[in-house]
Amino acid sequence: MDLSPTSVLLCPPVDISHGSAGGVIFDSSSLRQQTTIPKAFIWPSSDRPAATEELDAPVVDLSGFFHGDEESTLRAAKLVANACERHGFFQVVNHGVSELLARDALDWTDEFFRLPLCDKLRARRKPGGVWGYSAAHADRFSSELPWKETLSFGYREAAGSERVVIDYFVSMLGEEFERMGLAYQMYCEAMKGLSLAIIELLAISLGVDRMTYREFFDDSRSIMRCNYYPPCQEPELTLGTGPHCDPTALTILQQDHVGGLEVFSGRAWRYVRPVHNALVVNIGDTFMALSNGRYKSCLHRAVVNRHRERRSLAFFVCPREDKVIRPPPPSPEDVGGGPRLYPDFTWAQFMEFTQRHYRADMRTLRSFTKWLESSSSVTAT
Ligand SMILES: C=C1C[C@]23C[C@H]1CC[C@H]2[C@]1(C)CCC[C@@](C)(C(=O)O)[C@H]1[C@@H]3C(=O)O
Ligand SMILES: O=C(O)CCC(=O)C(=O)O
Ligand SMILES: [Fe+2]
Repeated sequence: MDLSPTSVLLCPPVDISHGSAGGVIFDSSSLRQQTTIPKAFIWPSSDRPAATEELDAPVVDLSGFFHGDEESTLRAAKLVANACERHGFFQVVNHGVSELLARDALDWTDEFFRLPLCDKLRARRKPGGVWGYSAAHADRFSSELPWKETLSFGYREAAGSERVVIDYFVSMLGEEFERMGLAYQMYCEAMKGLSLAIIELLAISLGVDRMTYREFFDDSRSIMRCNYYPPCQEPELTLGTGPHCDPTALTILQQDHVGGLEVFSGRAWRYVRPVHNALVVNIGDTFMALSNGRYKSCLHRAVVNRHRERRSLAFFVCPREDKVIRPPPPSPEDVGGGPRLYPDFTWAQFMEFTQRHYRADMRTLRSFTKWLESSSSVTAT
């Protein structure tokens, strides 16, 4: 698994003075040598870790659904409906993603984040884009920095994109990273297949035709994000990922055994215990809009700890950029019920909002709605 020594170039000295957070660049190997954490990483006391209760969320067995067992499918759909109406979060087992493929993807995450900072910076996220390497988003934000490093890249199935992930790694980091790219290419292909199955189950749980959303997402675009959370000398003062709802439609997250994911439900933060071979699934803002608010976009965050690094792989499912997000034509049960809660929008508009105008948090969709209305009123005058 380890990259050949020649692949890890001897790095020229890295100029780390260009962070927007007053020159702080999150070089975890040096920051963790300090006894205290930089001020930019300290979050308001109201946001600091305090979860003492475990989240009550179902672990849904998908084997019956995959085998076409109607009774088992309806049982799974009921569990999903109840969870998504409450907090938008559940886990799945017997999901069909090979354990070896999943573990491989996590192991390659270690290989990437262990690279010297200068190698990782060769894949540095470009301003306004979401792809690339980011160290605590210190180039985007100047306070409440998350204690994490991330690597994000795109996945799509369109013709001619069979190597889209492999080509990204090779173009960003060099030929010696082809194997890493292949591991993630295969992982994304498996995640895409699982996402369509889960979307079909969501339709069944909403009482609409099972192909309704599946067709909408058949040509979906996805964002793959590798999260690396180093150990932190003051974990009680910071967060690995701040409180937020994913603006995307659906997230399938693989987490390692360390724990740190928390969901806000029943007026409290609740920790999510890692379940062996399970994958976390959470509803995002875009699917909440598609269900006209019936399914909740999951409010969640990640905390860090003093002694162990933590990794998670988030596969964010998004509609093709130009598709209009609006609830499907009313079914007998009328998916979300009541008046439209959100205006029509495209993922391209929402994505641009989160990357250029607004730091995604727990109010992103509401803020986006206001931004859309204000920008359309400006163009209308
Ligand atoms: C569309 C996206 C923006 C973020 C990555 C995807 C889905 C989740 C979003 C994010 C993780 C929510 C918390 C804040 C954020 C800035 C982060 O911590 O990474 C968000 C991502 C982003 O804007 O890069
Ligand atoms: O690492 C985790 O458990 C959560 C990460 C997350 O919510 C995200 O990347 O959107
Ligand atoms: Fe998230």
